[in-house]
Amino acid sequence: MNTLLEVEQLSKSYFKPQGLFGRKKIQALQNISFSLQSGKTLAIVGETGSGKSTLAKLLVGIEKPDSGQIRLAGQEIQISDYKKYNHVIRFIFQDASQSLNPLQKVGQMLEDVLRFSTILDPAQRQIKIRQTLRQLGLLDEHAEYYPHMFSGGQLQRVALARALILDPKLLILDQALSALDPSLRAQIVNLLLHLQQQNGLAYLLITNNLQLVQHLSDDMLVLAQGVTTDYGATADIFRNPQHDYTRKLLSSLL
Ligand SMILES: Nc1ncnc2c1ncn2[C@@H]1O[C@H](COP(=O)(O)OP(=O)(O)OP(=O)(O)O)[C@@H](O)[C@H]1O
Repeated sequence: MNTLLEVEQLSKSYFKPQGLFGRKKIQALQNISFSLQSGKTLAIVGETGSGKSTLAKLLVGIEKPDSGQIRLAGQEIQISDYKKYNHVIRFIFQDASQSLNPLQKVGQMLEDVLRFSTILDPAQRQIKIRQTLRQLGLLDEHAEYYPHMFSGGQLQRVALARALILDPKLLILDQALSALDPSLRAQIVNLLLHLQQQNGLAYLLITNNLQLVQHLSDDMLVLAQGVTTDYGATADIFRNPQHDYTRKLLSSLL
């Protein structure tokens, strides 16, 4: 099994204005370490403000860590060079419909991703767009649709298409399934599992939906105020959480 992602001692703080001239340091993440193998799923769980989204932002290069290392397939990531590794790590945030340009047809949106990040010619790009739409259970003609013409579940598939069209190795799902109703969520979960089996995709699943965590993840990492309280096999942590915080979190979310 290949180690795809290794995160070592990652820390990030923010400063919030306080009073007239003061500022307060917020340690959003402190010395976080974990690894993720190809074809596996790691869930990141923690109550609101625990640092989950900060971690996702560091991994995709939206924010820079204060210290620590992120290695992809053994190579340290240079955060400044996002384009170089956006083939490998892609992400989907909470509300798919918000992240799509309402004035752009889906085909054009996918075309832009390919033009920006690949050397495919226009004909090859069209083939890749059709292939990706079909892989996600969408139709060729959906390339001509605007976002408002899709249902919620289809929109999530479109967001997945945009994330997967570059054939990444790792997909970060930041609360990406929480806006869906349970039956749509089940459909997307099955699709994610299918894609993982087919392509060996790894997922970093940021969620507080413990059913999803149990169903999808091999390992889990629990965050409390930026610090890891538990990290290991999901089944082991559910059975025997090491920290009180994890125990309380699990019982409050179940
Ligand atoms: N840009 C920022 N400036 C200042 N503080 C920030 C910023 N982004 C996050 N924080 C703070 O860092 C801490 C971690 O925030 P983060 O959004 O990572 O938590 P979270 O676990 O994702 O929360 P939620 O589940 O509510 O999305 C919080 O205290 C938050 O207020």
